[in-house]
Amino acid sequence: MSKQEKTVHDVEEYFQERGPTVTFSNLHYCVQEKRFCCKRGPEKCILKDVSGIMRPGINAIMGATGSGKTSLLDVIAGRKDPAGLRQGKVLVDGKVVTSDLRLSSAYVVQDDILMGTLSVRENLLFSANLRLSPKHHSSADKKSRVDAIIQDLGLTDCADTKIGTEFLRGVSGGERKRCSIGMELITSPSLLFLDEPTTGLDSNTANCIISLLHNLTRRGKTVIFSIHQPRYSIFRQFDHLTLMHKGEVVYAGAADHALEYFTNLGYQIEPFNNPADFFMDVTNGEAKSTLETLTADSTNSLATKYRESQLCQSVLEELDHVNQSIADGAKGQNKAADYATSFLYQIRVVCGRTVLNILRNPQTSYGQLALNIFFAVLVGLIYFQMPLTLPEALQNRSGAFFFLIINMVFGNLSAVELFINERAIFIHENSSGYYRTSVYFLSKIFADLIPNRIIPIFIFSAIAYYMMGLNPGFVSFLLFCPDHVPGQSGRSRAGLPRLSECIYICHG
Ligand SMILES: Nc1ncnc2c1ncn2[C@@H]1O[C@H](COP(=O)(O)OP(=O)(O)OP(=O)(O)O)[C@@H](O)[C@H]1O
Repeated sequence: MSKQEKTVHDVEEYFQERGPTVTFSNLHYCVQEKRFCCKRGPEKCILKDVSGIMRPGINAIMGATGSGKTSLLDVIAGRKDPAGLRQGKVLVDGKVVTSDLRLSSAYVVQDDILMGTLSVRENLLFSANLRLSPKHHSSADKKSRVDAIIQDLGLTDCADTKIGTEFLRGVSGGERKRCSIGMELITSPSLLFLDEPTTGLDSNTANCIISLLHNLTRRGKTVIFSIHQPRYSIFRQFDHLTLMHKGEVVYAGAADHALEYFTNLGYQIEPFNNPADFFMDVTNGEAKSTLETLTADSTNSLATKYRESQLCQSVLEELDHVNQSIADGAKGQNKAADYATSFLYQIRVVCGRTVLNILRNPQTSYGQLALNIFFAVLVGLIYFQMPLTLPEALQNRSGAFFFLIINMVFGNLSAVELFINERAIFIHENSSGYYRTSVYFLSKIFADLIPNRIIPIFIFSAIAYYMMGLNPGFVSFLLFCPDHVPGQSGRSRAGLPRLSECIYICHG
């Protein structure tokens, strides 16, 4: 066996039977702050020399608000703009990862991003349909997997309840969170990232969610999440703890050794105090150390102390070994993940959801229709039964066509709102590998075009056309309609040079 083959073999052996292990070394992540719209402000380093190893089990990233927990989670999950990564690398199972990691792992975002008009079961089925390959999973298989997840997550009672929108009260916060986790568990990912899974939940629900994650890790999964300040029953389920302060690591190691580590640094926990609260007090500088070196500016020197500790040195040595093996030959072994389903299959599923969403949330369509009828009657009354004699015929028609076109253009600006409302859902689902970008936009166009654009335009045109007294022939009317569907022909929008043509069509 050559040296190179041996090294590759070593790396594989290192990670065998351990499940996915995430290693990251020397991460420096910076963002460019923006000033006054486009002027670039100073660069801000939000992660400074962050290194660590996260093995199968519960890996918690703890810290005060703004300490860089989410940034660290996003960088290791491949969800941050790679341009900001000034230094360092992230490896999964000893292989260099690219942003394709997002397709093979799962990420539960902090704000539950779910389609509110669909029920818990329908949301889970949507995820199953798009993320499980139809080649390997039949419809019945997907349904039974959804049923199993509903049962595992304790969602049986609300399985057929809608998630809820601003108009419709749906499931509770805890049930939403469990549904969000279920959406990601559908693919049985071996690596699961969660951004603050307990924020906004009562302590009991939070405990249930962490226990659920704990059970997953007992099946060999690697769970990595950020968390603010957990209660003790949650804290004691952590296997590994990374404590962050101002973008630096102040402790990374076994969660049950953290107390001993800080006690050795001269910090004393009060009787009956929650260790998680105590660690926050230490990092925030509210707890005082008896060590002289830490009393002056304890928060900054905590990161230095950690870097000098034996704990950090052994992590760095291990990372050196892994990184060296990568340099020697394990490069390029990371297979690019692909979408589980074909383009046409994605179009079918996403279109189906969009249509269902429009049918269950018809307010926008009703509003569009009412507005069109109102303006059609208004234009019809202003230009009621136009005369056929010149010059009035030409003047009235040019005025009427101007009104019609303005109404069409501004009436259809509401289409932009569709994308704004669902922006968060699209970004999350697209980056999690549910579907291609083009699929979302095409399905929106297909599903939105008929109920919200074409039908209202025909109703608008019919009312205004016949009230204005234009050519009553049906063929003339049909020729008039597409002229007013924005983006269809643009002939009327071209303006007066074509006006004679319009008058000819409408009056024969
Ligand atoms: N794109 C950005 N532009 C400017 N500053 C940023 C950007 N992203 C993160 N930051 C800053 O980096 C720091 C860490 O942010 P991050 O969201 O990682 O903190 P956090 O510990 O997750 O906080 P929280 O618990 O409140 O979510 C914060 O001070 C934040 O303002």
